[in-house]
Amino acid sequence: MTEHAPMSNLSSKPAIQVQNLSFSYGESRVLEHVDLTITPGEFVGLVGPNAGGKSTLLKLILGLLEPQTGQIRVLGQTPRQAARRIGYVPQFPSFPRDFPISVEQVVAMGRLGIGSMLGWQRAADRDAARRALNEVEALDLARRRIGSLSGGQLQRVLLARALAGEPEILILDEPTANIDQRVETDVFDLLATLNQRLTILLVSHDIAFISGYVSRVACLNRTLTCHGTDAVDGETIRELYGSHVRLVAHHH
Ligand SMILES: Nc1ncnc2c1ncn2[C@@H]1O[C@H](COP(=O)(O)OP(=O)(O)OP(=O)(O)O)[C@@H](O)[C@H]1O
Repeated sequence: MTEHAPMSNLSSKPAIQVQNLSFSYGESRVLEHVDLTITPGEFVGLVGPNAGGKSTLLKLILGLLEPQTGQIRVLGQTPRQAARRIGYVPQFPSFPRDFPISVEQVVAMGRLGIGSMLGWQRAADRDAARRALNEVEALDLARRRIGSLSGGQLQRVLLARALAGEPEILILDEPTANIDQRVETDVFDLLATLNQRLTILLVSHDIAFISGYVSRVACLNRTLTCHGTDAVDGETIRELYGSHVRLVAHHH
């Protein structure tokens, strides 16, 4: 009966599974009874009003915060166990822009913890960093100082940093918040290509824009509702989003 027990069982597990998750900072409840299942290969856009809990949910999925109630599984593991299988692009660079460090070194940081303590010095790690830079079409920036880059270039480099760890899931927190629309389109075209081999969860304010790229939109304002994007245009999503905000407001 088990002769066909598929190896692929592993990959058929949800990429991310959030069940009945609640989280508070002190007395302040930020997330309440959140359920979200993301299957491998999906590209999910997480949208919602300011302070709706989006970054907090990402931090819980990344294992940077611990849920007080409910559970999270990432590729069948706890968030901490799965941390190296996720590539994360933070909302703002988590290093000073004037830090004297090259693009290549920033990207190599995405390998830390994978090999030895000096992992970024190993040839395999250097190759992975260069492959990642090549994939985001930024190999020509390798020797540049990180602080000298434009917003769009910096975003590509941060994406390369996340890819250097060869993740199975990519999580991005407002990756295009500080760049113009033309560059935003380039970044999303790149994400669409990456989505051919990676599951993507992306926070954005720009619902109309992301609706052209994502397979599903999840609206978060303390609680969460998900909507498919079949035949949903930007206007419809704005309506869903608006009605959700009003719906949640009734809870007070
Ligand atoms: N470390 C913290 N300690 C206390 N409160 C926090 C902390 N981090 C976030 N909060 C609060 O939790 C709420 C949710 O914040 P969060 O950053 O998750 O929202 P968000 O949806 O990502 O917001 P935005 O769209 O503005 O980035 C906010 O009221 C915020 O002030």
